[in-house]
Amino acid sequence: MALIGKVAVVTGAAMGLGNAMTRILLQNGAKVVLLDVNNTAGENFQEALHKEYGSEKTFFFKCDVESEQQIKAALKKTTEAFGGIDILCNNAGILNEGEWEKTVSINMVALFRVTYLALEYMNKLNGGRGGVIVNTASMAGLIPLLSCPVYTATKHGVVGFTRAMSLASKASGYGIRFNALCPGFVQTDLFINIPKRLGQFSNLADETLKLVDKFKVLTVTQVAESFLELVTDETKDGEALIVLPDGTSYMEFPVLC
Ligand SMILES: NC(=O)C1=CN([C@@H]2O[C@H](COP(=O)(O)OP(=O)(O)OC[C@H]3O[C@@H](n4cnc5c(N)ncnc54)[C@H](O)[C@@H]3O)[C@@H](O)[C@H]2O)C=CC1
Ligand SMILES: CCCCC/C=C\C=C\C(=O)C/C=C\C/C=C\CCCC(=O)O
Repeated sequence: MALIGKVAVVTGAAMGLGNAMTRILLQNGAKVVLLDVNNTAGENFQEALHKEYGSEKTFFFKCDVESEQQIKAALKKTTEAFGGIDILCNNAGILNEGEWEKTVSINMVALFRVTYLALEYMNKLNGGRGGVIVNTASMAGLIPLLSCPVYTATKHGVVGFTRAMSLASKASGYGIRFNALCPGFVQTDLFINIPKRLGQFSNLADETLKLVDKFKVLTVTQVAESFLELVTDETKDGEALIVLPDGTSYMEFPVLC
């Protein structure tokens, strides 16, 4: 799928992985709508992008993905400004085992809601153009991360939702591919600030650090390059792409029926 002229929406776009996804989409010719709850970081990033790519290619909306009203308003304005939505990147996420209900709310409930609201514009059955939805899961969506049970559960939920939506889309004719991105540890604020967010599992910080030593840490640019494959390769649908510093691979799931 060529990205020239395509319209992408990225949640959690101001920082970290979302920032790198936004950049790689722009570099490949897409227009990008940035959604983020952090107004200062979002406005600063938009200003930088306007200087680099011109003011026609991006705009930023302050949007908390937990707010149905704010998502609806952002998607409506996106469609009014750019004429439709071709690519949705559900990337906003947190890791906070102390505030575990909020972790479930942002990583899973909000991701489901943003997807359903975006389908109203993207689904070919609703007059949309079809396209692709990439959900940022994690290696923790495939293998348990011992110090983060709730985070692990949310990311397993994202992988399951993505795969089921892919099947629903194919069976119903939405014209939308669904893929999950599953990176290991990535050098972002989320990763750096973890030790104080393990809550009752803070005794397992050292065990977690051993995993970090074993798996090593990715840059956001490495992950964005793999993300681009899920967006552009039309053969990828219902996939979970594992991204680690020594390479990428597609998860092989059991086939029972
Ligand atoms: N950093 C890592 O090691 C890994 C991160 N991930 C996932 O990647 C995604 C992005 O994480 P990072 O870039 O690492 O984190 P980050 O903390 O650097 O960036 C997350 C962005 O999401 C925004 N955000 C948070 N809550 C939001 C909300 N309610 N509404 C809208 N925006 C919100 C933040 O303001 C921030 O700009 C998350 O889903 C995370 O679980 C997956 C695997 C590894
Ligand atoms: C063997 C299972 C590994 C599965 C998980 C691998 C990576 C997952 C990364 C994330 O999704 C979230 C990022 C960080 C995880 C949490 C802890 C890192 C601890 C860092 C520290 O204590 O300094």
